[in-house]
Amino acid sequence: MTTDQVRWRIGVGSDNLGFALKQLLAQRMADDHRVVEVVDYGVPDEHDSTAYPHVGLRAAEAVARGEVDRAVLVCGTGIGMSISANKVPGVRASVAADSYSVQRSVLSNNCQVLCFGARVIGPELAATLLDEWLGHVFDEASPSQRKVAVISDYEQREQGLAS
Ligand SMILES: O=C[C@H](O)[C@H](O)COP(=O)(O)O
Repeated sequence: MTTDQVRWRIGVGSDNLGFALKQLLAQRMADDHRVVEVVDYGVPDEHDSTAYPHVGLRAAEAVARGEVDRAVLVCGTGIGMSISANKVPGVRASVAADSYSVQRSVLSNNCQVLCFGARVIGPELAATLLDEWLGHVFDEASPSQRKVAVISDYEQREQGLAS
């Protein structure tokens, strides 16, 4: 399957600071033929004070369970969402504000979660980076796979699933 043929199920989530950007990005994906489903993990409005870890963990768990393929998470800086999502075993999240980092988060690190800082990045740059991100697919046969596997193996050991 080429990257043109991939059809994504994407989770979105934010805290109150990231709400407006989350809504914009969700709308852009709803209009994107590469995205078959957008699942919103909150917050439902800009006045909802749910703290970012609750949303980030909920969305990352959905990725880990395979309910969605990837997730886009937004808070003030993207940092808190990234930290939270990375706590979920099997999930790799990155915060990014440039094209190269977005590309490498997938091609080097096989990240399934992209985080944006609504107080860091402009909405149209975030939308452009999102568009690029949807076109990147990790190559399981690439030399990067064995590096990512070190992280996965560590997680498995920590969970007592491997020796
Ligand atoms: O990483 C955290 C986010 O930027 C969040 O939106 C704001 O968190 P704070 O209220 O603790 O600064």
